[in-house]
Amino acid sequence: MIHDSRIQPLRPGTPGQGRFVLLWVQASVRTRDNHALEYALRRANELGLPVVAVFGLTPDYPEANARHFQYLLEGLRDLRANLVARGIPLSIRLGKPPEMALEAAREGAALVVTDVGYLNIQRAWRDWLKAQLEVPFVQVESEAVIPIYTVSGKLEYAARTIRPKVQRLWHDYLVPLEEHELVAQTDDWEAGLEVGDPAALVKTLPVDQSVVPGTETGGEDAALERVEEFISIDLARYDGRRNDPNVEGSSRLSAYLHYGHLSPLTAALVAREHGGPGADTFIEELIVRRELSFNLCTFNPQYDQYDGLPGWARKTLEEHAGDRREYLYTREQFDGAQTHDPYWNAAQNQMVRTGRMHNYMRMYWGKKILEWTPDPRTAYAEMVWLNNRYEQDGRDPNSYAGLGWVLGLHDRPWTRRPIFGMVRYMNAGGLKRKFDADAYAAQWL
Ligand SMILES: Cc1cc2nc3c(=O)[nH]c(=O)nc-3n(C[C@H](O)[C@H](O)[C@H](O)COP(=O)(O)OP(=O)(O)OC[C@H]3O[C@@H](n4cnc5c(N)ncnc54)[C@H](O)[C@@H]3O)c2cc1C
Repeated sequence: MIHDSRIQPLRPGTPGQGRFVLLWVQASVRTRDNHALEYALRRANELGLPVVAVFGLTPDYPEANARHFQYLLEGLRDLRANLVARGIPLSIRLGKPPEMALEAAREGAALVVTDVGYLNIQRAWRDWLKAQLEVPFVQVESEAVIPIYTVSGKLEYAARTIRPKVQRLWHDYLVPLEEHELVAQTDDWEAGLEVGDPAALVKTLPVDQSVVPGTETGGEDAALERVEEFISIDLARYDGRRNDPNVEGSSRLSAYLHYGHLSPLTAALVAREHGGPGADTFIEELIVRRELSFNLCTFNPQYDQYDGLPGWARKTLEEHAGDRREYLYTREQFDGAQTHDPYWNAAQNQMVRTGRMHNYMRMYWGKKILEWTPDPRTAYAEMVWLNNRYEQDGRDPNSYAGLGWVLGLHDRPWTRRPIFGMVRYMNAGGLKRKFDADAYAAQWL
């Protein structure tokens, strides 16, 4: 079942005389638990039309490099195979996504259906296409477990303010999505880019090649395998082990979620069915934390800027901008993991080499950047640059919520200290109390 609250006509109207229903894929690059796909199938069956899909691949996507493109292409390879298995051809076209969607729609769409991403650029793409199209255009929410406006109509201050709103609703939305079988099919659809060998293809694209692909493989198939592995092996130990960077006890699903290779609904349903220790904590992270990040990107247009941080945090940080810093590092020194701190360098190396820094180390890593840059505005810029360049899950709503948290977002004032003002402080002693920080540093020398 698709809740009505997931469905939003951007350009209302009755479908025209087209040859197909067009699914414009942007955020949900998968076939399992994809509400936009199932909605397109339902409408196509009502109209007696086939569904065709289009994806616009833009080499100049902000901050994206070879690491990100290879993962994206691995997702498109799986998407094409999994869509074809359901009778839907996918056209992958090099160009600006909304322009590619418009071009595809003009080839005979009766109706255009799309999914929902929360970044400003994704919203701008949908707005642009809405203004150009002459046929009905519908967006269907599938990245949030509960549609963002259903949870809250305003900017939320913290996990504690959004949690009760989410928990009140999640049982209504944690429901399996029924798959529709397509009645009419077509193969009259230009395939576009061949993506069978993502590693080879990425080398030919005009993209920043200076960051090599990470160690994890992208795509819906790998995502579903990882869900199964996590739920059957790690979930029961999640509570005790997820904060220990030496054992990697967290789900490692964030990049699959970021690229839309995995629906949070799939992961939450499997975890709930499995139950036991860990399930509640995992579902809390997966739903409450992500919904909070999406809420930020929906209601704060400056979510990716220093000026978008809460006023109290900027005020207290700026009051302490002139405080003496014992260490100051340049971007090049951060980038090369050349600080005096072995724990920080280890975290940076882990991120650069693999594409994933452990959650617990992300907090420490960010707090130290604040301490070792001349002022909080510079700290914010350096964090965003490094995070989005190397993290496989970077450039996500969670990135901006996480990086903002380092500087007070979604947190409360604490005791005043130099440099941090009333923003929460963290030091290496805290790491050592939680886990064997020296073993971690040795691992990522
Ligand atoms: C400085 C900093 C930078 C961060 N940058 C990113 C980023 O670029 N991309 C990113 O996805 N997350 C980011 N986070 C949030 C968090 O660190 C990661 O989501 C988490 O480490 C992903 O690992 P996992 O999938 O194993 O998480 P798990 O612990 O297994 O959690 C399951 C899922 O819940 C969600 N989740 C967990 N923790 C958070 C959180 N604090 N905020 C929002 N959602 C959460 C994620 O979708 C995650 O995949 C950042 C946090 C900090 C403090």
